[in-house]
Amino acid sequence: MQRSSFITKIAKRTWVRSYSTIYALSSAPGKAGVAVIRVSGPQAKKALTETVRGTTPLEPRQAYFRRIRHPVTNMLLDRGLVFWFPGPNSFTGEDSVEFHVHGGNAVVKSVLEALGSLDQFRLAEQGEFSKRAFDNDKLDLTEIEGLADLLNAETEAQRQLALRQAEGGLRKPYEEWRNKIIQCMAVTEAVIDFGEDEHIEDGVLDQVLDNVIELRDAIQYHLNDSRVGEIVRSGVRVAIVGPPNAGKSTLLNLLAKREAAIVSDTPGTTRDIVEVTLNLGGYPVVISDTAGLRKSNDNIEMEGVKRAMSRMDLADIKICLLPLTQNEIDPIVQQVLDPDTFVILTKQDLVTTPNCSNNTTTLLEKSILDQLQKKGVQKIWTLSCKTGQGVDRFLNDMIDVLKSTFDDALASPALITQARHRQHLQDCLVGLENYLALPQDEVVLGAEELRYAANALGRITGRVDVEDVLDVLFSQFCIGK
Ligand SMILES: Nc1nc2c(ncn2[C@@H]2O[C@H](COP(=O)(O)OP(=O)(O)OP(=O)(O)O)[C@@H](O)[C@H]2O)c(=O)[nH]1
Ligand SMILES: [K+]
Ligand SMILES: [Mg+2]
Repeated sequence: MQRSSFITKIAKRTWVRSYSTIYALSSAPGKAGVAVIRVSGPQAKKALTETVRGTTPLEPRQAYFRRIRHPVTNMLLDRGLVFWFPGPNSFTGEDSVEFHVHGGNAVVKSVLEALGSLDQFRLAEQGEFSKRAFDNDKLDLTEIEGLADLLNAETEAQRQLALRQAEGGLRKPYEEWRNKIIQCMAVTEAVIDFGEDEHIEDGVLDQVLDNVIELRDAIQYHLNDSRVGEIVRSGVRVAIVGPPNAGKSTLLNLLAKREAAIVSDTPGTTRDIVEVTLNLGGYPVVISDTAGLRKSNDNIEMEGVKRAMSRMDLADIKICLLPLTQNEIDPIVQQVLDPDTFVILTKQDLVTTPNCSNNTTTLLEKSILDQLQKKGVQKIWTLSCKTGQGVDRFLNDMIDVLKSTFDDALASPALITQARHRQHLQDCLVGLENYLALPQDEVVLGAEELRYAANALGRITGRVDVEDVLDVLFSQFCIGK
């Protein structure tokens, strides 16, 4: 790389932001006890000095109870709390102001209109506060994704996962790894530029090699996570399958506590997938009811069976329902049985007398159990959707399964939560592997591979500027001397 190009690049980094000042209602629209209106930008302070007369409350991060007036007409709009957050110690990193006013539509409207009357003030676009926080290095992309997930979190596990990410759970390791790669690049580029120079010690490239191996192992370990974060973020996918009339739709409705799917005594009732989202012990679970599995001459029914099969392939957990009233398992249903399948033997009410003890195994049940054993099935429950017997026990066991599968993994501070993270990490690994496959004296190609790896990580956090390598170069090798 030409040294003169360093200077051009540095010159390009001059601060060229002339942002307008933005404002918006930050709490949910509609009637509420309190509404929060946020202001951010270079003129933010004016939002206070122009609307709150007399003693202007400018002590940072303190709440002041004040009359809020229209800057032009001086009309009283509301009384509420006002806050001053001077940059860079604010959410966006810019000067910011908050108004906590009464949450009525007309009150909010009047304050927004008042702010709009100020010079260079405009209504914020969607996500613009977060965008500014990103531009000002307050948040990286993973933290912004974490914040968005936190707003969307429906269950306890999702909340914990999102909060950890919003607090930098992914940013920290990814930035650390990227910095390490940039260090390696800096050394490699120095060897390219000043290879003959006596100041470059022997063995620096061996050190790079060790670092790259260490990084590759760490990223491989991080990727080897059974997709726990992604599964919890988007919901554990459970597919209910089984022969027609097993009671699959009945079970789905029982779990959903509503008539989500059509139930009838006609085999082949369900054709399309019916999906219901539940909260099981803090975990989001997306349960799919599917068409009964059998061979049929009806094209529409066969399409349903095809859909059932592909939904089952996508599922994290597959539950096969078998009615205790049939002792033969159809070959097409046998195909789906494996050691990971959860099996529910249902319609228990039809094969045992109500006052009979739970432990009574009918001949029919015994014959089914023998067939399941041959398939290596380990998890079996018996229940009745009609009487509800055995349903709570099944649900509690499911929660235990979820907890034992996910609780430990969820305690990890850094979990991949989106396919996008995984893709870029895999790209990063490709760069590192390629580097390791090169002969050590191929420094130019080596530096290219490292740059590829660093950029892949940078795309996760949103930091892709290659100038970082120049910063390290300058600080380590005193080029400007
Ligand atoms: N006695 C009894 N009847 C049940 C039970 N579960 C379901 N049924 C009945 O069995 C019949 C079939 O139930 P569905 O839920 O439609 O069965 P399905 O597996 O969804 O059937 P397809 O969609 O046709 O594959 C209905 O008449 C239900 O009322 C149960 O536990 N006990
Ligand atoms: K049915
Ligand atoms: Mg059905």
